[in-house]
Amino acid sequence: MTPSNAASSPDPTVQPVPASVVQQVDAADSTLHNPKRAVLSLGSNLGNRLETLQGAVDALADTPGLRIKAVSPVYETDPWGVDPGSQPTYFNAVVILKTTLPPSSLWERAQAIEEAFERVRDSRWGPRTLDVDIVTYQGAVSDDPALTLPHPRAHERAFVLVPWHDVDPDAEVPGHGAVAGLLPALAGQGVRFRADATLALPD
Ligand SMILES: Nc1ncnc2c1ncn2[C@@H]1O[C@H](COP(=O)(O)OP(=O)(O)OP(=O)(O)O)[C@@H](O)[C@H]1O
Ligand SMILES: Nc1nc2c(c(=O)[nH]1)N=C(CO)CN2
Repeated sequence: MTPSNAASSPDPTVQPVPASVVQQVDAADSTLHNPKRAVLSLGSNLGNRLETLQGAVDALADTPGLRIKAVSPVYETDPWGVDPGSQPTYFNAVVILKTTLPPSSLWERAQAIEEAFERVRDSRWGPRTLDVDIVTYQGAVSDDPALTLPHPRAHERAFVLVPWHDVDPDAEVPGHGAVAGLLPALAGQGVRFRADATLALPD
């Protein structure tokens, strides 16, 4: 409650807040109330693939400034971009989230989660315990090689688009159009629904 004599005898312990600080606080506050929607792709083809994907979902759910809105079904998928049969099949899924993290921080968090699962980088598209890619971040388009948005190959990958379409049938890949429209061209890629492998969204 404001004392009635506040104007005549201001509280001497209250210091004026510089305008620049007020601006920064207002900006941070509006970000907090304006979370961005991002889509992540999870993949694993070494070790216990389902446990690893669940671990990644749990780690994401534990991230401050991030809320998971949907977790897709799990698909068993043929390795994309390498010789058929040259590495184990993947488990893939997609997570839709809302976050107040900027893209760079979301990417750092994704890297940290990969590292927690002892991801090794041997060769391009080589087998891995865990891969976490940022597929889209709120319609952002960027050609920064460190974080290209949308992910530069997402629109060619059934292992991304099939689970994504399950949890968001109206999804679009910025610059490439509706996921539903991209899917027919990718029909032969070897993506099999695994009814026995489901990911839980932590409370
Ligand atoms: N949208 C993105 N999501 C994740 N990493 C990205 C993205 N755009 C660019 N990168 C960069 O790609 C580099 C290689 O990433 P990574 O090792 O996960 O590739 P990959 O999974 O083998 O292949 P791909 O990029 O085709 O999925 C990373 O160091 C990262 O900086
Ligand atoms: N099926 C499948 N193939 C891939 C995958 C993946 O997650 N699933 N990830 C790759 C590099 O990101 C390369 N190839």
